[in-house]
Amino acid sequence: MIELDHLVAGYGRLAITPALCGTLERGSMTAIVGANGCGKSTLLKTLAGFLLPVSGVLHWQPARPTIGWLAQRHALESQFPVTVQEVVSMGCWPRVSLFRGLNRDARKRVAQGLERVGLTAMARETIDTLSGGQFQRMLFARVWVQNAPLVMLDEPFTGIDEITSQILMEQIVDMHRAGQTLLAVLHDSERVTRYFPQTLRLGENVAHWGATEQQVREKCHA
Ligand SMILES: Nc1ncnc2c1ncn2[C@@H]1O[C@H](COP(=O)(O)OP(=O)(O)OP(=O)(O)O)[C@@H](O)[C@H]1O
Repeated sequence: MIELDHLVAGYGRLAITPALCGTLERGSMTAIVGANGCGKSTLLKTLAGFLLPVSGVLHWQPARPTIGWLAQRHALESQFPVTVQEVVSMGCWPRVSLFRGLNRDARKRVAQGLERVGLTAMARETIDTLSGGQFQRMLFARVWVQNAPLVMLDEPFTGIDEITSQILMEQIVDMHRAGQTLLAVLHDSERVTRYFPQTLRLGENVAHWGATEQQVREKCHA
């Protein structure tokens, strides 16, 4: 799906990551891990197209698909006067007409998305009433409704309790099972080992990219 050809992510001319070579296969599920400040989010934003590469090239095969993006909580204005259902419905854009509104299938998918994350009862609440965990559930429902071929998640479990994290992890696994390609920045190594078949570990001057199992073995022997 994406081939990285000596890709260096950073800001302007400032390189943050080492040069990365490799392929993100269609249908894969990859965790990006590494120490604080090593450039995980910077790399994700570069792959999503929010930042230009410092050097190197990204090749999309066949073409850049729609990307489902789950930003950290602060990126969405939680005082904005919209309801939970309206935010989740945004996952249907641009497939439905803004003027005609949601058709029956789209409304059904929005309802399913809300149910998956346990927010059905809160559908008509405005988002300023949500707790941090409920807010994150809502963003997951939106990404699930969107059903994009490629989904990128930046630290989706930060500040989220274990029960909610597990519910959200199940949504990620289901999206992977449905054939979507998943790429997530994560800190929890247990979750990475348990659920993510592929890992991209960023170090200061070098990156290791491959089967998670292999990387855990190599780390243990280091
Ligand atoms: N707009 C920017 N301009 C210049 N440098 C930046 C900018 N944003 C972030 N950085 C720097 O880039 C480096 C990598 O930041 P990034 O957020 O990608 O790291 P991270 O691995 O995701 O960290 P964490 O695990 O703490 O979330 C940091 O040193 C950070 O200070």
